[in-house]
Amino acid sequence: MGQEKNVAVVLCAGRGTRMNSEVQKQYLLIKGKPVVYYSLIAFEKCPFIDEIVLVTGKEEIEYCRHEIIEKYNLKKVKSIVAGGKERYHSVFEGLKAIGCCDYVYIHDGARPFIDQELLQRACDSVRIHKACVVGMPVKDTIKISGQDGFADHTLDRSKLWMVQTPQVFQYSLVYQAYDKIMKYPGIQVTDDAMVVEQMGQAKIKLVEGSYKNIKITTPEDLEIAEIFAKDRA
Ligand SMILES: Nc1ccn([C@@H]2O[C@H](COP(=O)(O)OP(=O)(O)OP(=O)(O)O)[C@@H](O)[C@H]2O)c(=O)n1
Ligand SMILES: C[C@](O)(CO)[C@H](O)COP(=O)(O)O
Repeated sequence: MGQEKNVAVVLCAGRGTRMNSEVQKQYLLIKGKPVVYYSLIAFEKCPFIDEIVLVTGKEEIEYCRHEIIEKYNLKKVKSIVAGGKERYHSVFEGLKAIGCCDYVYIHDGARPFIDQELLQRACDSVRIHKACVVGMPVKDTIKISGQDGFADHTLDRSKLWMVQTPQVFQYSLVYQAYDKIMKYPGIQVTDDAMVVEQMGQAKIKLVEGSYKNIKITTPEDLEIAEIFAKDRA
């Protein structure tokens, strides 16, 4: 049996509309380093990740190459490719750039605080289940609103998870699911698990993530990020 090959696809091609900053949020600085640096260094240090594909905006490819990959000496980044209009378009560009591997770790560049223990849990799970996502049980009560702006009903919190990334899949499984979904332009999918749920042939295992694994989305997330980054190099 050949050696297992694992690739991380780090997504960095979003516009960051909700952050509303001059610089795209994935390049804003936390403790002096770009947000996406923290995701990349986590995969760089991870012993079972062999390569990284960075997906960014077409205009940011050279910036990423010189100001992030070369500057921080990130040896595992083998390709930098341009993303697409929606997150799932960017994911598909990343998957195509891989060519072939065993497992792919799809991760938001805007989630800087993954850790090695979380990656190990995802690795152990995907080897058994072929498809898994990290996440955490929700802490708040979640209500469905009616059309009139009043609460319609309350969901059973014991069954609710906040889903994070990385979302990890057997490469052939997720590639086929993405290839199929591309035939439905305009479809609404917000994570990779949804693509596999709708187009694939595997159940998605939920794996313990971390409450620190936040997505930098709105300005107040940056204040929290400065605190979480205190123990990061
Ligand atoms: N077309 C897109 C959209 C999103 N992403 C990436 O997917 C991750 C999660 O997306 P989100 O946080 O929603 O980022 P944006 O789409 O940039 O934010 P917004 O929805 O506020 O515009 C981010 O790392 C983002 O860069 C991407 O690579 N390509
Ligand atoms: C993939 C994701 O980060 C899981 O929580 C999330 O769904 C991305 O959604 P967004 O609308 O692109 O923020």
